[in-house]
Amino acid sequence: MVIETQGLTKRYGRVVAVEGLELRIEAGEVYGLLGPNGSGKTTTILMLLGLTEPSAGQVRVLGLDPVREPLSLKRQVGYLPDSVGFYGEMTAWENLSYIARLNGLPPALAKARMERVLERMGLAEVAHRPVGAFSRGMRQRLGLAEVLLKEPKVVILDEPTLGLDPEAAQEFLKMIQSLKSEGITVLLSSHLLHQVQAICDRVGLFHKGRLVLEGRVEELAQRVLGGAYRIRLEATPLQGLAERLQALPEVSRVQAEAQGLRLEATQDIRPQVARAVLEAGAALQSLVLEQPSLDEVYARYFQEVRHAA
Ligand SMILES: Nc1ncnc2c1ncn2[C@@H]1O[C@H](COP(=O)(O)OP(=O)(O)OP(=O)(O)O)[C@@H](O)[C@H]1O
Repeated sequence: MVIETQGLTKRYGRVVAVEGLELRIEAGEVYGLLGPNGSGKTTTILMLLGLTEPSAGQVRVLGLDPVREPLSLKRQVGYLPDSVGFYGEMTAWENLSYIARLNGLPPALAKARMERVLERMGLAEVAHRPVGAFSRGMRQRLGLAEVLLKEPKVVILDEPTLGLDPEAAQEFLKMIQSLKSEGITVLLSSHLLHQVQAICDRVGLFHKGRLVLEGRVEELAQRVLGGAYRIRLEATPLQGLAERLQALPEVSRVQAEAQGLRLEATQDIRPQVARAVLEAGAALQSLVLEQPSLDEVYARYFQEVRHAA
C-alpha cells in the first residue's frame, strides 16, 4: 500500500475538517479526491504530506510517517499545490536549476533531468523565456516538470486543472495519466468531475470531512443509481422488439427512443439482447452499455443527502 490512513482526523478548534478517514491507495493507482468546497480534500492532502499534523489517527505514505520523517517523504513524494510560485523574471530553466540545487541534485544529473522533464512537458522550446510571460497552462506544466525533477514515486496534485481552458486541461490530464505508465501513484483533488472520470482508477467522495463514497466510477454509479445497467440499442425494424426484450428476466424497463430502445436491467446483458434482436429477425445497428457520468453520481448523492436531512 502506498498511501494508508487509519482513523485520520483533523480538527481546527471546533471545526472537524477531516474525520475518521480510512484511505488505501495502491502503487500505480490514479485516485481522485472529490467533494464540494470545504469538504476536507486539501486538509487530507496536507496531512499526507506532513504539512499539517493530524489531531488523531495514523498516516503512512510509502511506509513513512509524514510528521516524523518529513525529509525522506519529501524526497519521494511530489506535490503540486493549486497555485505554484515561480520567479517571474527568471526563465523556466533557471527556475528548475534553482529547485534542483535546493534538492541537492549534482549539476550533471540536474541538467540531464531538466532537459528530460522540459521536453516531456512540452516546454523545451520556451525553456529560456522568463516565466512571468507564461500562460497558466504553461506554468502548470512547469510545476509538474519541477515535481518530476526528483523522480518521485508518488505525485499529489491539488486542483491541477483549475483555471485552465478545456484544451490545456485535457493536455495536462494526459500528462498526469502518463505518469501511471511509469508506475507513479497519483492522488489528485478536483471539482471537475468529468475530467476526473476520464483519468482516475478510483475516486473518493468527501462530504463534511467524511469519505462517504469510494470506488471505481462504474461501481459508484451502480450504487448511487440503484444498481441499474442502462443499455441502448438501435435496430431495424423495431416492431415487436420492446415486448421481446421486456420478457428477458433481467430487464426491468424498456423505453422507446427516437432511433431505438433504452433498457434498464439488473445485469450487463448485452449478449442476451443481441441474441433476442437477431432471433426477432431484426438487424442490430448498435448496442452500448451507458456509463452514468460522475456528475450524475455526485448530484444524486447530494440530492439524497438533502432529502434525508
Ligand atoms: N487552517 C485552518 N484553520 C481553520 N479551519 C480550517 C483551516 N483549514 C481548513 N479549515 C476548515 O476545514 C474544513 C475543510 O477544509 P479544506 O480546505 O480541507 O476543504 P476542501 O475540500 O479542500 O475545500 P476546497 O474545495 O474549497 O479547497 C473547512 O470547513 C475549512 O474552513
